[in-house]
Amino acid sequence: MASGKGLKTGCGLFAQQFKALMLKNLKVSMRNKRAFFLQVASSFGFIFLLFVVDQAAMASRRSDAYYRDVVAANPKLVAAIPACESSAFIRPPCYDFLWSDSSNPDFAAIVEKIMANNPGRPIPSHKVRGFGSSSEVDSWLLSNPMACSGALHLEQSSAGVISYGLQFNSTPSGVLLRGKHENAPFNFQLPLQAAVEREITRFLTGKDIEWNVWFSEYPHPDLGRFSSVGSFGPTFLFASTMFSVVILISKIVYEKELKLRQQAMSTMGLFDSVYWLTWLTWEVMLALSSSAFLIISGMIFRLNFFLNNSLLILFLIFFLFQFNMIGFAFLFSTFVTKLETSNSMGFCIFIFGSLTQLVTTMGFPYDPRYPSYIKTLWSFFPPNVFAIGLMYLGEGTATKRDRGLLWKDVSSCPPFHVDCNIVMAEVFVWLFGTFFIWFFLAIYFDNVLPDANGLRKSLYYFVRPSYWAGRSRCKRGTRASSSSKDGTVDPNVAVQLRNLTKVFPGVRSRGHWKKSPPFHALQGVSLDIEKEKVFCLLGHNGAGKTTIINILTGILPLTSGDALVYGMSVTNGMAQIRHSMGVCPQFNILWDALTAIEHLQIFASIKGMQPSRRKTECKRLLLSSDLLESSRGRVSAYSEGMKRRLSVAIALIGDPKIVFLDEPTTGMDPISRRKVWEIIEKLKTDRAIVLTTHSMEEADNLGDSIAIVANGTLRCVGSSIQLKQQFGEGYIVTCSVKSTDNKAAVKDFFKLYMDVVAKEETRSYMSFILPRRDENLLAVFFELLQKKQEELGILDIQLSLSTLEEVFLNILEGTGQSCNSELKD
Ligand SMILES: Nc1ncnc2c1ncn2[C@@H]1O[C@H](COP(=O)(O)OP(=O)(O)OP(=O)(O)O)[C@@H](O)[C@H]1O
Repeated sequence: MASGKGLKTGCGLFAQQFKALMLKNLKVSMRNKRAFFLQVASSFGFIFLLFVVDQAAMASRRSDAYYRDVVAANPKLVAAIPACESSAFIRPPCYDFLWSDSSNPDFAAIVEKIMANNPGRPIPSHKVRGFGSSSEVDSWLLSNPMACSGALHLEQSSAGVISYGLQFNSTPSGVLLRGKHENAPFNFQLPLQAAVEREITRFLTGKDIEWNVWFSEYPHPDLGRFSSVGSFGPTFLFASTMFSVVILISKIVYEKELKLRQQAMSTMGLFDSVYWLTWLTWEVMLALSSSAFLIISGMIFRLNFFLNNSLLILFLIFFLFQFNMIGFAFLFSTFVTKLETSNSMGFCIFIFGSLTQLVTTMGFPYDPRYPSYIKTLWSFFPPNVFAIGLMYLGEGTATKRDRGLLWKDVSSCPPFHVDCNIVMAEVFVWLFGTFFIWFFLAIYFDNVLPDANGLRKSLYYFVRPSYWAGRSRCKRGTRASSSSKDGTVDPNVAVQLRNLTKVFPGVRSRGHWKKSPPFHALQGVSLDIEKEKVFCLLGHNGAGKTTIINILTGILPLTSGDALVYGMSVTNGMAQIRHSMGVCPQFNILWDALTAIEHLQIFASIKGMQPSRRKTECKRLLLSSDLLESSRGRVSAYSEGMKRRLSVAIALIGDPKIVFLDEPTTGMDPISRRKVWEIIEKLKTDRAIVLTTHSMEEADNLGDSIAIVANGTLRCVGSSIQLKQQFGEGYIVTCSVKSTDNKAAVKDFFKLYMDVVAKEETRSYMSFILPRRDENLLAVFFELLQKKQEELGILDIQLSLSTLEEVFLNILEGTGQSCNSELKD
């Protein structure tokens, strides 16, 4: 086959395709700025939120000594017993304190004094409640939780000896509520204790003794441990990464849904490996920049997390997590076929991941209490190891004094988790290692799940020697034993179909468990397509035309029989065939964001065209398809006709020896259609063109040979004239008459000599169909008609064959006999 002249192959082609797809990604991203910005810079927004959380937490704790540096002792006089309403934790109606034993009059007197002498605020009697015994107090507290700050229990073991006991609500201690941190021992216990001691002493001594108690906190630094990034970072930064994941899944699914990958790029010869490698490289570049951006943002907001931890550790954890999620996105994209599903899938991953992260930060299962197999299983989900990594880094910078995690710490437990069972280095290994699991699973599922054409490989495709052998044979471009139906190679034949059969397996429709029976889309089609001719496939909807083209272009595998293109079988020579093939698919498969010239350049690169030829080739194609002027406009702004012309131009890249045009003029206005017809007419020199169409006019005008296909079988092949002669009803004679008065005489004449009646008539025209069986009478009849023309009042006589449409309908309706062999002149 004289094909692929000057086209790159092997590593050169690999590199060229890679470059073209990277440029495509760059251009599509640049024109979709919002998504691109979200992907790279969303982290800035999330860091800002973390900064706000950090500031809010600091503001609410500023009043508490625990979260402050206490530098020197600052003695304070023990204050009055507080009113219960002043406590953030005690609900009204409340008691300032309870007491027992109320039956003892001495104790009642002591309590009365405590209430009356409370400094600055005598306690009213309804705010204190007495009980008979301490057990009664306990049962009241049990049934009235948070209704009192504490209780006082007085006992007299012997005369002159009064003991007391205190109970207080320890709940508020160390708890932050409504921005308040209450310290029950200082706020409640000490004032009550000082008051009871004072009043017991006064009671026993009978003297009005002055009683002052001082206390002071010992000096300590800010002991509050809080890192907004360590606490909320896993969720926030996971959400930011999920933007990239959803955008990536959408981008892959977009190309899948529009069949840009399988039907457009693969038929041009795109290597699957280039496809995946390009996405990977592009996304890794985005992950690198977004990780750097994230760290810089954290430093701008002066978060300790970013200032004190090792930069290398920070960069690795953010980058490796995003890297891992790229593999995860690849894997999920293989299960999604519709663009709208990718968003909901991303949302589900986020919700699920946030919950498992929450559980992780609560200590499960990275604690020696849990068996190691649970830890292993848990670590397969990337957000979990990311959460534990961030938690370590957060705890390493929880206070101003913490020095953060240094690189030398990566292999040891962090200071606050001395009994940890995962170290930072393992977090990195998990994030890096599991990427490859997702990546290879993505490639596996990409092969075994049905693609846009319902095509899939066997579950064990990779262990079959034929898979590897087929690949290597393809690379060498083995020529299949090619011969025509009688076993000889015809040099004028471009395509040979031999008993071609395609069976689509049965499918389970929604709500039904039972599969539909297998569908025989092609049932033993045999035909030859000659070079330098336009071969038209005509057929009703669902006849099997696109299936024939899809088999010839390698999109679908055949079930049995064979299809040869220039002697190469599509079953094992597709790689070679692709170099000399151009395809215009039934639907426009284009990127909305790219221009016509960019499409041509990308596809020319994928096909392997040398850069030196690319510019002139693209210009030539734009000129011939009348798109030169609009070549720099985005395809989204093109009319349907312009898109169709661009699809035809793409099919013609690289001067292919065979061009498949699947309904190329669908949606075009008559002027554009004529233009495409001219292109096709000029094209056929030195190549074969296979065209499918529903337009009889198009088939009549362009088709050197027309094949009529119905229900997966070939009904007839021949030129337009041959088909009309054999399957048309006969000859159509149209007569225009001077006046309506002449019509009756003309009708009588046709009835008398040919025994036909008018099939159609208007005021001045009449048409008659003269059947083919009377072909031998035609010469004599026309001689007679011309002689009587004046007498019958006929102005003009026109003779034509039946229309192709009539032929087509006759064949489909079974009124015409079907021919299984090609018609001969
Ligand atoms: N992947 C598939 N799985 C199952 N059936 C399929 C698949 N692709 C095509 N078919 C069926 O095969 C038959 C032939 O389809 P094909 O697309 O080749 O028809 P066509 O002649 O090109 O029709 P049209 O003119 O409408 O494009 C149809 O009945 C179609 O439903």
